[in-house]
Amino acid sequence: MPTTVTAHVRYRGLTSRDLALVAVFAALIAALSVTVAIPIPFSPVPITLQTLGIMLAPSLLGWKRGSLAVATFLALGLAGLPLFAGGRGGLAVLAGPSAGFIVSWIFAALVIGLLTDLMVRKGRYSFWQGLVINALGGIIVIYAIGVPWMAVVLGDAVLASLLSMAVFLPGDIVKAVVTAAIASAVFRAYPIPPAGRPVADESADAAEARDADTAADDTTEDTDSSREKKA
Ligand SMILES: O=C(O)CCCC[C@@H]1SC[C@@H]2NC(=O)N[C@@H]21
Repeated sequence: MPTTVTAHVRYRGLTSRDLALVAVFAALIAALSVTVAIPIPFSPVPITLQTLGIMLAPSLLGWKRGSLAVATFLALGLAGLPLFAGGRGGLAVLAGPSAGFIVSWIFAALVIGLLTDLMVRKGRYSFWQGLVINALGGIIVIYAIGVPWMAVVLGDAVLASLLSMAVFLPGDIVKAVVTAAIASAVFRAYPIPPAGRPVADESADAAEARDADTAADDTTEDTDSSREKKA
């Protein structure tokens, strides 16, 4: 009798629901981007809610859909829609002091999405691990690219770095906490299904079990034929 062969499920591609989620989160990032831009006296880069959207998308949707949402938002803004802080848009933003931050968002989404996927695959979304992941991707990665870029444009590395840290950090820490809180609540109440269509994928265990079945069937056949010979 054949042993039950367990098949692992892998997810491939993107469903129409995935594309809808990507569009919704790209719109959310845009809404957060255009609604709040608090100017800072000594910095040309404002305090914004953009990084809340950049952290939320990959935390809730995973790396694939989260990065796609961020990429969609960036593509629309760079194509000319007035989606960046202060209603700016177009390729000209890449020559400004906030360009490094804008470019960094795609890397932030990848880091947050990949690490969150890893955590969730191991069991559940943990608030504290999520907070560390958001801080790593949403603060360290973004500052590592955005601050030196701003420093080069402003021509004063030390001033730019210190101003950015002092002015942006408290708000960005709050955004990382809010994102981890929202994500842990969402994963508990309504776990968002993984991206893509489920595809059966035989693991090495399953293949081994099938080989064992085949070997067992061969033995049975041998026994049957020897019985026939004896008869
Ligand atoms: O011009 C833009 O639209 C980009 C503005 C970038 C703002 C950066 S993102 C990280 C840091 N935190 C903030 O609140 N503002 C800066």
